[in-house]
Amino acid sequence: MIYNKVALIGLGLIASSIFWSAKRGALAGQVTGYARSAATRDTARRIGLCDTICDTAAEAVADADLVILCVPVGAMGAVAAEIAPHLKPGAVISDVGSVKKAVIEAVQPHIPDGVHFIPAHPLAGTEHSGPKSGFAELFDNRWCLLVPVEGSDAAKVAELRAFWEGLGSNVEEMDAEHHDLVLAVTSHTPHLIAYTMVGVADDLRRVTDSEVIKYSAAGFRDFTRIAASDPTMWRDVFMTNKDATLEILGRFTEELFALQRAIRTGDGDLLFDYFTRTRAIRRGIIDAGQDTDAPDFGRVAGRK
Ligand SMILES: NC(=O)c1ccc[n+]([C@@H]2O[C@H](COP(=O)([O-])OP(=O)(O)OC[C@H]3O[C@@H](n4cnc5c(N)ncnc54)[C@H](O)[C@@H]3O)[C@@H](O)[C@H]2O)c1
Ligand SMILES: O=C(O)C(=O)C[C@]1(C(=O)O)C=C[C@@H](O)C=C1
Repeated sequence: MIYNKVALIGLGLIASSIFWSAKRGALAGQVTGYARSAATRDTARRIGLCDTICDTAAEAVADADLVILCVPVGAMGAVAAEIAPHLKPGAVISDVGSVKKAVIEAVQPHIPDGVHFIPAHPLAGTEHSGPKSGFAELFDNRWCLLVPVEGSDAAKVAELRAFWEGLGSNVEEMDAEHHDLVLAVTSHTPHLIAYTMVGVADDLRRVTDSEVIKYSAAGFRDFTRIAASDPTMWRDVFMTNKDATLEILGRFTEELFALQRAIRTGDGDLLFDYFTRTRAIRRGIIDAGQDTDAPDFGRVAGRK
């Protein structure tokens, strides 16, 4: 056991997966949970999610050694303000938000003296959401990035690392700005591209009489899975990781125009070389023994 009491605020995919995985690894003596809506709390109680589901966030975090904020990025600040007066001295407060700089800016001002704020981000998820969508294996062999803030207590960071390792993750530390750039490349922009492609297909459906959906091939189906992800979560990601996603989208658009030009001018060699390079990247990821969507930190960092 790593923590006596863990409190999960926001009971969706990530919180429910943390609970089932923490149970599996016997990482916490007790896990409490709180969700804003009574319907979610009722569902959680019915399916046995958490040892205790509380009707207020204050009750859930009372005496907790670790509090994890599992709400959409845009809600982190308000939730932190609500629970701050009820945190016990020495407790760790963490989060699982997909963006780090904005979450730190929103949460840190509310952290009382003597409480340790250690942001985190598990690089694992699905297109499903809500309390019934979680499962114990979600974090197995996936990265979890810890983003300690200035002056973070090393012993508390080590404890949180052990917790995520207990959940099955491989843990790395990273600073917030770099995190947001890396994730803009590996997760945020790809989601925006998937949303766009499915939107284009939906527009086309009207002129192709449903054939786009009926005959959708594997590539498009992969896009539709990603584009089925939670609208609130992804709206908040783009509203809060603006600079990095706009930077990567700019590069994406440049490359897209180059490929478009190659198609128009019949430059098959350019297309062949490009696709050969991208195939090697995919193979590199597989050979490294990581899951297919694990980011390549070095490449992004070194890119001019
Ligand atoms: N889904 C993924 O693939 C994934 C992966 C890694 C990290 N994350 C991050 O984890 C967090 C939770 O994502 P999820 O997939 O578990 O979402 P989810 O939609 O499954 O669950 C979110 C929970 O937060 C609650 N909530 C929403 N708005 C709230 C508010 N204003 N105040 C209080 N509670 C509120 C919802 O009722 C729900 O219980 C997000 O910050 C997201 O960026 C998601
Ligand atoms: O596999 C998926 O469905 C996901 O989108 C998971 C995914 C990702 O892009 O890899 C999405 C958002 C996160 O913050 C972390 C992981």
